Amino acid sequence: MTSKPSQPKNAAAGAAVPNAPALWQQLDAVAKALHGILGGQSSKAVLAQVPQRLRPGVQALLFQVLRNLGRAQALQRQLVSRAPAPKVSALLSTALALAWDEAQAPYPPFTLVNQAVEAAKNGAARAQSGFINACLRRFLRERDALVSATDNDPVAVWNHPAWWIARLKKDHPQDWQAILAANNAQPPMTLRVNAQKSTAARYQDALQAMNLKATAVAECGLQLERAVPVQELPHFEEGWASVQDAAAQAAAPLLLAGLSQPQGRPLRVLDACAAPGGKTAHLLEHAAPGSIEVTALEIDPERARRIDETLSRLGLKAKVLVADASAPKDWFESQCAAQPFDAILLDAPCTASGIVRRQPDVRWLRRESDVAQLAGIQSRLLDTLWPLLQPGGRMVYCTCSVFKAEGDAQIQAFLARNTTAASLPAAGHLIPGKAAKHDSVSDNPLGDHDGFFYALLEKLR
Ligand SMILES: C[S@@+](CC[C@H](N)C(=O)[O-])C[C@H]1O[C@@H](n2cnc3c(N)ncnc32)[C@H](O)[C@@H]1O
Repeated sequence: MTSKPSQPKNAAAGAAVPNAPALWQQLDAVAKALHGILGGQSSKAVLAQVPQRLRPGVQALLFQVLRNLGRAQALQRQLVSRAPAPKVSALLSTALALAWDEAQAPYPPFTLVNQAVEAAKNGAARAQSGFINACLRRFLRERDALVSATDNDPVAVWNHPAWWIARLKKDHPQDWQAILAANNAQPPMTLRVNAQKSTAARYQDALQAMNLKATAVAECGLQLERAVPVQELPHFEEGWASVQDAAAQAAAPLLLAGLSQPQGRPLRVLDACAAPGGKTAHLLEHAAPGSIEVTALEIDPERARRIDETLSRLGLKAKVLVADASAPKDWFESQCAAQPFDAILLDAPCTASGIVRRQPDVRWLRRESDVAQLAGIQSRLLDTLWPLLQPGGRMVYCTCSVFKAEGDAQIQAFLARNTTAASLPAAGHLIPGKAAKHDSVSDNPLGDHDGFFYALLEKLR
């Protein structure tokens, strides 16, 4: 067994953890995690099984593997004539994904190969360690030729499933390459400053005093130059700021901008799919204290608890209900006295195809049939919640998806079958990564943001 290897050459890969365990142990854990993901588990679930001391390094390496998995699998197909056992395949893919491009590799490729062989000898693939060694040595010898032989395979080039690439080409003929490139990049850490406690400018100064540089994005957001643990943020526990992508920060201002508080009562707002409560909190931070009351629905009781935690840290209050938004008979009369809402935020469950850069496993977990299935759920939620809106009231429909079936096409179909709905200006499909100015969303550019879709609908009187 070799001892601990030298420090990673690419610290951005995150493996430079003080007293880091041997690299082969990390590669072994990454391969096991990848095996779990290819078996249908989420990266969150597989990482939860990794021992705490290995987790930060393993997560960074796993995310890099997931961003290079199409290339690794194409290389593997050239190196082996018959598909190896899934555990062997996962270890080979791990090594190839990390080592195929020397410029991005977190360690020198020969170190990665040595340590992957060490992982094979010490782990579940012991019987095949000679085979793994032979494959990876050949890869080192013939790397350039093997890599260029995969350059015509779009899955290898873009590291997304073929159906996903084809759908993006159809949905976004101008932007599909920019979307795929953004999906493979590291996202920035972006904060939303709690307007009830501070301002973006004051919080920026507080960050600066701690040597943390940030630029203003969206209405009250700050994009950090480097990511830090939240515990290091000034007054985080006292609720001065939250972590939230700039695109997600567009929801609350879009919904509330054109509405005023009715005479003698607060504005009644429904956040229909609310956990973990990021947008619920933003609605409450954005409005003048006491001017709105928010009912936050969440179908999953565990996730609903996270709304309570979010609001309690930020010093905010909403009526949080564990309920199915698509079954108002269970809650609208009993919990809301059947009083229609002035505003509804429908941040609907979706494929999450816009936040792939933050969740690089999503592209490998989704099936193409999921898009139509989720679009069906979204359309039912739209139809069920629309009657609960006052005439003159407004609804924001949004998803963190770039697929048109969950965005533009969904809303066009809703408008075509619903004569009481009018569409007002909104951002539409936001392309991930692009620094763009969206006048209908905010005065500041959104900076480097996730992919999202926004529609604003008004109910005709
Ligand atoms: C996109 S997430 C919401 C994110 C949230 N708005 C935020 O900004 O923090 C969608 C949420 O809707 C919940 N959900 C899915 N179907 C639902 C339903 N029928 N009724 C209520 N909540 C639902 C999911 O459990 C998930 O927590």
